[in-house]
Amino acid sequence: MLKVDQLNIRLSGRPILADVNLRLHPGELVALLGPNGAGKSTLVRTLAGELHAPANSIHFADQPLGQWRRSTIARHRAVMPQKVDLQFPMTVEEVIALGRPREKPEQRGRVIDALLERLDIEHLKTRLVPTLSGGEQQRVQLARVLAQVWDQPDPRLLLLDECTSALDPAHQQVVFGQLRQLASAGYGLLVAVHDLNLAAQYADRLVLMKGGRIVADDSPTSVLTPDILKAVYGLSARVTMLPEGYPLVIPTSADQCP
Ligand SMILES: Nc1ncnc2c1ncn2[C@@H]1O[C@H](COP(=O)(O)OP(=O)(O)OP(=O)(O)O)[C@@H](O)[C@H]1O
Repeated sequence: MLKVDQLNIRLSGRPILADVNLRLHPGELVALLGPNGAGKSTLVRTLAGELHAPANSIHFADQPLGQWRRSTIARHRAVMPQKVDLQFPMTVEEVIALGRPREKPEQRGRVIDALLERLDIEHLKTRLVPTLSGGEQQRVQLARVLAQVWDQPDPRLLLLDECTSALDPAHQQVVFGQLRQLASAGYGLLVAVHDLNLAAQYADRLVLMKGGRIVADDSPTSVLTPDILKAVYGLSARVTMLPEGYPLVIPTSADQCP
């Protein structure tokens, strides 16, 4: 569904992404990991079409990304940026409706209600978004992003940049459980996240970045090893295999200068 070949991006004259190669298949949930400044958001923004990529370095559904019409790709690819700061006095349902601007109100209402329930924000439906807590707002923004591709034809790609960073542990589980269900329904998901254990629990594959490069791309068990964590994050950690079948990372200390 998504193919990235030898992607290089420079910003303000600095190389930010170097030789990035990536594949994402329908039905896969891939977590994008790496220390602050590794290049995760830059990669997400490039795949979102926000930053210009060299021709033919990115293909979506076998077509060069630059050749997709904006209005067409909007039904197949939705993006949640790292920072969304909505200050307009709009209600939760109005914000989610932004994801489906050209739909009959009745059908749109059904989609909104389904997403309100799945993200546990039904009780917030008529509240003004700027008055919500950080974690409540994050779930509303995720609902808006999901609304864009909900009930649309395949392929469907979600690019989510730290969509659970403000959530309490229970809501992190709720959201990742929903993302897992979307993967089972055939969506491809690339999710930038800092929480190694959430990634280990829910992702099929972990793509680990450092210094603008992909340094590991494999199963959670293969990527989350003490040696790799030390080399990439400067993090000392114990890693235990859980009976559930995925690793648990227990950080013990960090180098001052990784
Ligand atoms: N417009 C820009 N001009 C110059 N450098 C930039 C620009 N945008 C980002 N960078 C740099 O590119 C590097 C990668 O940034 P990016 O936001 O992609 O990292 P990240 O992995 O998402 O980090 P974090 O985990 O902190 O969100 C950083 O060193 C950042 O300072």
